[in-house]
Amino acid sequence: MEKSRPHVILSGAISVDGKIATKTNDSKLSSQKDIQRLHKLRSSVDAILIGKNTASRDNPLLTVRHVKGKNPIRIVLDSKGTISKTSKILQSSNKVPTIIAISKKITKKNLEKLEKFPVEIISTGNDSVNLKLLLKKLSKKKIKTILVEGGGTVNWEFVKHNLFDEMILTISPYLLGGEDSISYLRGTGFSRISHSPNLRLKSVKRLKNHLVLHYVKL
Ligand SMILES: NC(=O)C1=CN([C@@H]2O[C@H](COP(=O)(O)OP(=O)(O)OC[C@H]3O[C@@H](n4cnc5c(N)ncnc54)[C@H](O)[C@@H]3O)[C@@H](O)[C@H]2O)C=CC1
Ligand SMILES: Nc1nc(O)c(N)c(N[C@@H]2O[C@H](COP(=O)(O)O)[C@@H](O)[C@H]2O)n1
Repeated sequence: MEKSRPHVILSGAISVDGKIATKTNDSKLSSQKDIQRLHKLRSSVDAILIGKNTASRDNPLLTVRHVKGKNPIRIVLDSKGTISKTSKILQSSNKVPTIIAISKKITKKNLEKLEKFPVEIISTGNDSVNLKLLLKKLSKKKIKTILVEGGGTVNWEFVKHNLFDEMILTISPYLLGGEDSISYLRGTGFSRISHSPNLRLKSVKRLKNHLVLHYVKL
């Protein structure tokens, strides 16, 4: 029987105080060795998923470059279809398979913009993208594993809706502080510790002063 959703791995790098970016959007926390590890992980999954803010602020490529391996499908959650036509993701969509996940909130103009690129557009949800429905649709497309690479809003939505299976988190040796810097999990947060998912620490890898923690959700 087909699984109702793909296997979801949350991935990211945080400072020791749990931030993924400064208030000015500096997010390069991982070391070169850690980036190599990440790219190996990327090459082992069917798809990488990010949120619209990460797409616009980091302007990532989301490919496998630092090791040999295949590029996964890229998925951007972009309810209103506001991703820039000059973004690396859209500009490289003729080379790397790309899905833009939109909702009914998209404007005609933005839909027409997206349709000019060789991307697949999947619509779910009235307001923001309906993650459960999106995952179900991705499962039907034989996408079995997804690496969620943030940012904080997207990470929170996957945790809040209990839509993940594993989490691989790098703790980088920095202290960023600040109310306005970006936490690994944004959103409303849980009001009780007992509401948190329970995690089993599967492994810890030390890369000089960086720690890579691998958790499995119980
Ligand atoms: N250090 C790290 O590992 C990473 C750091 N970052 C940083 O995170 C920051 C961006 O994080 P955020 O501002 O929180 O934005 P985000 O990247 O999580 O994107 C959130 C946006 O995605 C769209 N979206 C549509 N449907 C959604 C749904 N169902 N759930 C959630 N989002 C949905 C919405 O427009 C929403 O505002 C950037 O500064 C980036 O540099 C991002 C990834 C990794
Ligand atoms: N694991 C990890 N460590 C960091 O330090 C990061 N800043 C990120 N960010 C994620 O990687 C994307 C950049 O990908 P490309 O190098 O452009 O392929 C970025 O957008 C985040 O999703 N991850």
